[in-house]
Amino acid sequence: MASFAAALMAAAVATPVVALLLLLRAAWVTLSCYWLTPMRIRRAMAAQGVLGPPPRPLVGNLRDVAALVAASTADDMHSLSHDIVRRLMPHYVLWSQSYGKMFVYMYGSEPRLCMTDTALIKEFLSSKYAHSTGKSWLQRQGTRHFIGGGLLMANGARWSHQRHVVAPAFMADKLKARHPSNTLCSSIDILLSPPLLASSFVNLSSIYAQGRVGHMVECTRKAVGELREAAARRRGGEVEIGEHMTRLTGDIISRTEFNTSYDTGKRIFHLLEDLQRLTARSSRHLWIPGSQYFPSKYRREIRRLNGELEAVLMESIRRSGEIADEGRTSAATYGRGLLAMLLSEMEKKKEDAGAGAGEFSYDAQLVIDECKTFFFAGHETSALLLTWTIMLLATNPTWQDKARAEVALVCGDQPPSADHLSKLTVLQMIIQESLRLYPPATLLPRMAFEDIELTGGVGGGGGIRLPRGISVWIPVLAIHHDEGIWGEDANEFRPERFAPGARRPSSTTAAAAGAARFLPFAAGPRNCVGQAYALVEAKVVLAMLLSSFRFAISDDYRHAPVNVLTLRPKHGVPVHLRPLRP
Ligand code: HEM
Repeated sequence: MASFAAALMAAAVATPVVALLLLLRAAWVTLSCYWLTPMRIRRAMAAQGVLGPPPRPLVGNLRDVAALVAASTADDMHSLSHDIVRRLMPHYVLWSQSYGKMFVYMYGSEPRLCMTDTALIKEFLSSKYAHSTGKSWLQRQGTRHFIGGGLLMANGARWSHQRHVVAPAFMADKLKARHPSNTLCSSIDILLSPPLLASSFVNLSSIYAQGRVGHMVECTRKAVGELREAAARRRGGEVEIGEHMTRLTGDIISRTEFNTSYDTGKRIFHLLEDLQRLTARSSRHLWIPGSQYFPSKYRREIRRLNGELEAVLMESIRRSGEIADEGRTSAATYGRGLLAMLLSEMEKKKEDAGAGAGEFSYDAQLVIDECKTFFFAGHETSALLLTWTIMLLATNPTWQDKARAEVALVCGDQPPSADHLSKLTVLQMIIQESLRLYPPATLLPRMAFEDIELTGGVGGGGGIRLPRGISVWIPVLAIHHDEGIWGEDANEFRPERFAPGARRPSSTTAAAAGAARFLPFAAGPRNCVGQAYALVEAKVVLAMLLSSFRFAISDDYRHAPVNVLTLRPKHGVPVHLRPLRP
């Protein structure tokens, strides 16, 4: 698309013949992107028996998806049921019934393949395809103002470099030392494969020195104080827990990774939220050729907000630089956390400049983009995990009591320490079940940048050839609620299914045993780099809340999950808090 604009501009100043040639080329590129390539991909899939709903020109099936979702989410749910796939993914339910579990639909002119075969998914997300798959142009355009070149939207060698720089901020050397012969990617693969998740948690928790856990405890202690005050002010001690969890996770990441004050963090989150909202509106027409160059009322506001956000981040970076200068020593004095690591990396680049530093190095803009990415990716998702888990505990008093008893046994009167975390197994089972029923990220998107041949599905389901340019969409929510995978009680809250050593219904075949069916943090080398951080944080916060309050769901709670980038409760989660000790 950039070439289309460049061609138009060049045509304006060139001779008539050159101008005509440039315009013809631009027209060809546009035709190829918006018509020929999508048709080639649809034909390739149809030849393998993978069909889908008929698309309309340009809009594809966008309007169908929008209309189905609008109808299914218009009202709240009548009961507190966890059977939410039909509500949130009505198009998936409809089309998988008509065309089978693998089907193709058109998001504008982008062909999207819905893939639910868990063995194929495992293969597709594996390190074998780490460089030949990634984020599509449409996704990167839609998020460029609040993510830019940050890790979440980077592709290929650039992604690999960035991942290797930031991953150590979330994994200890100790962890890597346990697998000396593995690359970083493969050690992540091993640790985060679902069957090993429970046992690997023991190792993951030990990677966080008391320092980080200590900060999480400090922030949670403050939040508990605020919750006590808020509950005391309201009859029945009712509070909307979601907004408190959003503040708390924002406070935690600001302090542990960015060395910023709570107020600076708050400013950053508000700006990011506004940017997200405006970008979502201005991206609604991205499927129209060249629409990113149309004048729009949102564009100026987006530029202003982005400028302000980058100035606040720059100020944090400058302050970290000053701290380092005062130390007058190595980059290690930048402080702690992710920002310090990024600044050290940038410093290294300067030092290496003479020695021919690598092609992909961090500069100030990339550091800013990475900060935006981590504020965005590491805040709301964690807040949602906590909010949904509290909703589940508030409606399941037996599990609430079990978890509280475990916290009392393991931690006594003390706040949780890094050593305690691995012993909180009931709490871990509850967190995993919450992530299964209400995964904050309900879809995993990946584009194939080259032809890919996947070899085989669960139960001899056969392989599939993915043509270059196809976007694969993995409906995590539907997989997590699939009765064929989890059993007839798939829509029920049953944390015991994650008990250490528990046998899963479909783990009878070897293929199913190794399949990717639990995907709250994705899988493979491109999984969530902050997974360990999120799980440690969730345990610390929940352990402290459980030992401070008993919670019950309010009669005002309206069960209405909605999907707005992430899976959230439309009207929040009001709960009654009863303090347990002064
Ligand atoms: C419960 C909390 C969280 C959930 C459910 C979650 C989920 C995910 C998922 C599903 C992905 C893959 C997205 C994709 O490829 O499209 C992802 C990637 C990512 N997450 Fe998380 N996340 C959580 C917390 C965090 C935290 C706390 C951080 C940072 C501190 C973080 C940082 C990231 C980053 C940077 C990526 C991109 C990784 C890459 O592409 O290499 N996340 N997360």
